[in-house]
Amino acid sequence: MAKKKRRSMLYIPGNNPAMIQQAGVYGCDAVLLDLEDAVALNQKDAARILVRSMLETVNFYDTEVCVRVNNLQTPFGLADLEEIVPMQPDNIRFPKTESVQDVKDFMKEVRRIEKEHGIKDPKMTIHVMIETAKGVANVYEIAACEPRIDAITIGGQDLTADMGIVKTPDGAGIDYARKRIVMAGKANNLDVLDTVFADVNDDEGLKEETEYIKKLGFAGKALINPRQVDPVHEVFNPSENEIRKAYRVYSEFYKNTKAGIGVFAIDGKMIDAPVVQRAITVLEYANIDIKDIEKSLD
Ligand SMILES: CC(C)(COP(=O)(O)OP(=O)(O)OC[C@H]1O[C@@H](n2cnc3c(N)ncnc32)[C@H](O)[C@@H]1OP(=O)(O)O)[C@@H](O)C(=O)NCCC(=O)NCCSC(=O)C[C@@](O)(CC(=O)O)C(=O)O
Ligand SMILES: [Mg+2]
Repeated sequence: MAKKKRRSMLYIPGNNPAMIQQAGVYGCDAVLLDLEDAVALNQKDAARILVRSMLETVNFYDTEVCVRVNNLQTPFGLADLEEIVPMQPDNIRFPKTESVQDVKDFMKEVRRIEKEHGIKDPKMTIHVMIETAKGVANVYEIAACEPRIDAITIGGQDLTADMGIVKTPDGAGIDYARKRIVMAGKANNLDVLDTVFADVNDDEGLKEETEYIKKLGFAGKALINPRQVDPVHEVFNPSENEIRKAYRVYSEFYKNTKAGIGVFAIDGKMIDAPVVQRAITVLEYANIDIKDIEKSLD
C-alpha cells in the first residue's frame, strides 16, 4: 500500500464541534484535533469529552485523524489519555517532548490503558513534538526511543517562546532546530512535519515557507485554517514536468534493470539508485503506482 501523505495537517480546536464535524471535507491529509493550546483552561474537560464523542460519530472519510493531548506535567494530560487512547485515533501527538523519559512516561500510560481496554494489537502511532531548546538538544535520542513513533514535528511558536526570541518570517531563529529535527527524523525513518504559519491571510508567505521546508526534507506542515490547505498542496504536489521526468526515469530504470544494467544515462545525465528513488517519491506524490508503469512495459 502507498505511504500515507502528510502534506497538510489541520489543527482544529477540540472544543469546536462545528469545525470538527466538517473535518472530513477540508481536503487536508490529516486533522489534528487539539486538546492542548487551542483550548482555554476552563474548556479542557468539555473539549476532551467532545473529541471522544466526535471520534465515535464523525465520518472523517480517508483523512488521517490525530489527537493532540496535553503534556503529562499538566493536570490534563493523563485524563486526556484515559479518554482518547481507548478510541484509537490514527495517532496521538505528545506536545513539548523534551527527553526519552518523557516518551517513556507517556508510553507507559498509553500501554496500560490499551491493556485495560483489551486492545491487543494497537495500530495507533505516536507523533512527538519538539518545542523547547531541551527537546531540540535531545532530539536524536527521542526520535530513536520508541518504535510506535512514526512522525516528529517542530512546534515553532513554543520553541521561539522558550528561546526568548521572536518568530520572524525568515525563520532564522528556528532554522538550526528545523535542520536538526529533519536529520533525527530521517535517521529513524520518520515523517518530519513542520510548524504552523500564523498569518492566515498571507498565501504568498505560506507558499514561500513551504517551498523552503520542502527543500529541507519535511513531509508536510501543520496548518491552522482550511484556507491554507490548497497553497501547501500546490507546493508539495509535483509539477507536470517533474511527473513526466520521473515517469521516464522509472520506465528506463525498469527496462535497464531487466537487461542487467544498473547505471545508465538519460539525455547525458547519469541515472543511478538515488535518482530512481527520488523519481519514485515524485510518482508517489502524484498518486502513480510504479506497478502500473511496470505492467505497461511487460
Ligand atoms: C486562526 C483563526 C483564529 C482565524 O480565524 P478566522 O475567523 O479569521 O478564520 P476564517 O478564515 O474567517 O474562517 C473561515 C471558515 O473556516 C472555519 N475555520 C477556521 N479555522 C478553522 C480550523 N482550524 N479548522 C476548521 N475550520 C476552521 C471558520 O469557522 C469559518 O467557517 P464558517 O463560519 O462556516 O465560514 C482560526 O482559523 C483558528 O482558530 N484556527 C485554529 C487555531 C489553532 O488550532 N491553534 C492551535 C494550534 S497551533 C499551536 O498550538 C502552536 C504549535 O504548538 C503548533 C505547531 O506548530 O504544530 C507551536 O508551538 O508552534
Ligand atoms: Mg506548541
